[in-house]
Amino acid sequence: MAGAPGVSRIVPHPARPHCTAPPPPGGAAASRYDGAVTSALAFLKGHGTENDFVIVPDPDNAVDLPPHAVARLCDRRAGIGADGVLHVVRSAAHPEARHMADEAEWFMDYRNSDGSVAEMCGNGVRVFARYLQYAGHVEPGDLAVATRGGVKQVHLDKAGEVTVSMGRAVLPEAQATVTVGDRSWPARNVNMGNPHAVAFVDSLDQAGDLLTAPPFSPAEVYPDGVNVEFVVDRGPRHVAMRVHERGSGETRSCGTGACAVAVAAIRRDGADPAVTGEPATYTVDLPGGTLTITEHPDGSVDMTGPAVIVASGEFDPAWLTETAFR
Ligand SMILES: N[C@@H](CCC[C@H](N)C(=O)O)C(=O)O
Repeated sequence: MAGAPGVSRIVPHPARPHCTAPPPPGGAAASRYDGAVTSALAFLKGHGTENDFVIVPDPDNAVDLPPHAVARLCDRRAGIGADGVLHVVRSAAHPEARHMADEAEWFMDYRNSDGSVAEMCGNGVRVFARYLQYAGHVEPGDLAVATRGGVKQVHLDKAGEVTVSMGRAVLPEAQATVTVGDRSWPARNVNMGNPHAVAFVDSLDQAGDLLTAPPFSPAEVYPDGVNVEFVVDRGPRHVAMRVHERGSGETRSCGTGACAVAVAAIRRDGADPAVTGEPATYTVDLPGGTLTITEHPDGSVDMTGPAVIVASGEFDPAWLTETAFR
């Protein structure tokens, strides 16, 4: 953040009956989504199949989020704790999203927990859409969300499931080998807007502790790093996976990863919808829940799963200026 002054320009979330955060100095009436100004910076916490996020509502793009501040917010001991940050900005107010403003009012400025920027976050888009509904910006139904990976169409259903049209998977020719300990596997290269290496293994235990990124070679295949998925079969069109995410480590779910895994499994199983003319739907189990992935004959991929807002509150201004943004 550009020092403490940025904090005073944040539009906070509304005072909700279950929100225990103290009212901002301007009084409760100032703490509303409708654009009132407060000296406190609001946040929410949400997750999609336990891929969790700190949500920072910032419609006017008044908050600068340097990598070390993101890392501090995501720190599970010294911060709020999360796999990443969803910075919620109006597309028209963000230089990377202005060109999408006619199609999508809101831009998901996603950051990994180490502060790095990623093109796309599948679980993040679902949680982002759920937040927009929670904040009263949208009703259940269809909406568009701008991301670094382009505009994504999202459907919020009333039961809590969210479907995202993730676009087409790209399957580059270049492949890599992923290694854990003394075992190596060929990994399918699938790009869902962000890069994935999908390895089919015999047991998810073979992924090891995933405390560090599994090495892959040749390194040139993924010059910007990669998310690595380990996959086993659970039944017909049903797989389970673990993931080591670029910039976040092992997470309990990865939406783009689940899409990459489903597409790799569809190709492996000879069920490519472009060839069969039939959509292919796969169930993907992750440590944090289950996602349903459908690839259509035109190559587009849909992902459906839950998205939950867990809490809302306000950062302590002193912590923000003295610790998070120091
Ligand atoms: N958890 C996300 C993916 C987040 C980005 C990824 N770590 C990257 O750097 O590409 C998802 O649900 O897709």
